[in-house]
Amino acid sequence: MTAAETEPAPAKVNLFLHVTGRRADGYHLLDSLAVFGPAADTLEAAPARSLTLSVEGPFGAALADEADNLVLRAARALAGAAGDPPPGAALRLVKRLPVASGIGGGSADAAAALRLLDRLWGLGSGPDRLARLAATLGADVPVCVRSGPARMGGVGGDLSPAPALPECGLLLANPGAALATPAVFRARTGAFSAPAALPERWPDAAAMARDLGRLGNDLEAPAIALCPPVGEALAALRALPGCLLARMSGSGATCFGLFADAAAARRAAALLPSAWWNAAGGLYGGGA
Ligand SMILES: C[C@@](CO)(OP(=O)(O)O)[C@H](O)COP(=O)(O)OP(=O)(O)OC[C@H]1O[C@@H](n2ccc(N)nc2=O)[C@H](O)[C@@H]1O
Ligand SMILES: Nc1ncnc2c1ncn2[C@@H]1O[C@H](COP(=O)(O)OP(=O)(O)O)[C@@H](O)[C@H]1O
Repeated sequence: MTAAETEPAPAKVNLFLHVTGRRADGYHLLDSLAVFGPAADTLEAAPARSLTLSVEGPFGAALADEADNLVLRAARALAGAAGDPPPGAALRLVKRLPVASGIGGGSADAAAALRLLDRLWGLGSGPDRLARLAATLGADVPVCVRSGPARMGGVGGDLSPAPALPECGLLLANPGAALATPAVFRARTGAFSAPAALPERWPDAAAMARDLGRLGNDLEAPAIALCPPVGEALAALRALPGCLLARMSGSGATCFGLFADAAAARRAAALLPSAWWNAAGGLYGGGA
């Protein structure tokens, strides 16, 4: 039997997120800079006749009642286009990213399933076809298929190059609260933001933090209103030595601190309340 193949599903972090409009179908238009790291789920796949999924890991139990795991939705979407009878796989997800937490864990898992099964089944779909399939699974899935720094436009799936990123460190902190993305978008009020102007490159993390500091996450205020611990996580991150910028990612509740390098982020992580989930390190798939 062929050995199981493994694929990482790294966390997505929105370094800024502007809500620039709203479509007639209720989806919001976004301008965001997404990066990946410093924590990941892992997906494993071995050849099998049918599609099965087992979920383990520290946040596996949070998905026990999930009727339709995004991994299986992604696998079915890819298998449907792969021929008759559709190919199978025995999938195993190690869930390390908190669920419904603004770092796109489910989207990252779906994207990892597309990459992994495309390989396992020898489909050779190519990036454009995978991106089209990804967009049918969720607004965040296309950027997660790439799992590298990217500017997100449209409802999330219009991807363009990110500025060249300097060495930097990220510390993610989640105060233990799940936030449903639709509720946070619904709670947003006020005018829409303009798209951001970004340079072609940032020479260092301090320059990046200065520019990002002039931007924001338009979902932060509504998330704090729905879930006050988000405000506590931001205050705690801001107070850490070496923290250049603290902001919420996506629709929350996970917040991130930006640091000069991975070591500074790891040192700061030790000072956070031990009851919170945290992860520290460098960027995945990008940055000097
Ligand atoms: C907010 C973001 C920013 O990266 O991140 P997360 O908080 O999920 O990590 C994403 O846009 C989330 O993407 P994703 O979680 O894939 O969203 P979907 O499943 O497509 O949509 C869930 C719901 O969120 C709202 N939604 C999502 C995306 C968007 N551009 N406008 C929206 O209004 C809609 O209410 C939609 O029904
Ligand atoms: N593999 C998965 N991991 C996480 N959530 C999943 C998964 N499959 C389905 N879901 C559903 O998707 C919802 C959003 O999850 P997630 O992607 O973690 O949120 P966010 O994008 O806010 O970080 C969850 O509440 C859960 O019901």
